Amino acid sequence: MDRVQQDQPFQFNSYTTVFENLLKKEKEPETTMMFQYKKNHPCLVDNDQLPLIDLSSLAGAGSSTILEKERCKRQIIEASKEWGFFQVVNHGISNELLKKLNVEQMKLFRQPYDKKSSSNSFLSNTYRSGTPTPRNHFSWSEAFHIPLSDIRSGNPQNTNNNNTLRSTIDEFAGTLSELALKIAQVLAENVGSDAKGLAGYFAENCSEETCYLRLNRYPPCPISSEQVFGLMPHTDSDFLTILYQDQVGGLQLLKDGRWVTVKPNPQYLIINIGDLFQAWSNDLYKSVEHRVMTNNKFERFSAAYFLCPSHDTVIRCKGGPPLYKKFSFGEFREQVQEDVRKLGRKVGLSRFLL
Ligand SMILES: O=C(O)CCC(=O)C(=O)O
Ligand SMILES: [Fe+2]
Repeated sequence: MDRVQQDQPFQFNSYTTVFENLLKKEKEPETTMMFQYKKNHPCLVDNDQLPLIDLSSLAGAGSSTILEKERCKRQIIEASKEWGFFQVVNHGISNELLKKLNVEQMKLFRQPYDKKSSSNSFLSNTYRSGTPTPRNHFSWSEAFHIPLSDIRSGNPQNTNNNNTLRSTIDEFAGTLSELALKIAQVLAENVGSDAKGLAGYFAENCSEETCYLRLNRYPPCPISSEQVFGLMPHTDSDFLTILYQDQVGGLQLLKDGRWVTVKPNPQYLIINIGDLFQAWSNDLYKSVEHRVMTNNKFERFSAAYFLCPSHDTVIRCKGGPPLYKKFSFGEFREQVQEDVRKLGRKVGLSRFLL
């Protein structure tokens, strides 16, 4: 999630401008740095091993046995330790809703730039394009980064033009927030704290005011995928993320020093561990780097839900001698932003190691 750039809006008025900017930057050292980065992890594998977990027993379906539920929890825990990423089916979101979301997302992004960037609906000020870093790396993508509270409580006066979109993403985000809390609870219980207290921790600290939904579009990209990413490699600065991607593909994650392609299946959701859960679990669960590759033929859409706490929420390591000093989410965000400003990249959790 940490497209920290969102704090400093960047004005591209079309992808032609983006393209021209990229060509101008081509000889700058930062671009060379990006090539280096790619060379450092050259082995790309298509992997069918990424765990796929059936969540029907967790959804509390009456017919599931305790044994099935325990098995499902175990799979979630193992995948979070081993991969930091997993796919899920029977997640509680119907195929109809996913298709509707896709259609609404297309309509939204296909509006003219001026309309997208100056939307006066519940989406106002949520549009980002080019997502540049201070050193002018940028991602070949555009996004709406929307606080949940804006979707859910949307001022009725402002929602007139976008009612179907709003109700669709409201339903989507509502189901995902329940799912995110369930997964967080499973992961947290395993670290050894009492279940009741934990339910309170996530529900109290992660609210509609603090969680986000991001709608992404990756336009077809005329520049070689060696030169620009759809989304730069990053880890997410939240507890966990739930992602829906369409059939185009392009998402890759880093596993044992190799980039692994996540094969798209529009019926699955993808869940990944964020930095906060890695610190909270004292490195038991892994927040792994991921990125999106560009595609020269097809546009791609995805939607991500970020389980984030309020800025004053304190993250303390659980289970064993702590690896990290305790920090608030606000301190973490500030550190990330400072690093991006000064170094051109997120340093992340290692800043808080003891
Ligand atoms: O679009 C994707 O597949 C990934 C999006 C992502 O990683 C993010 O928004 O943080
Ligand atoms: Fe991400």
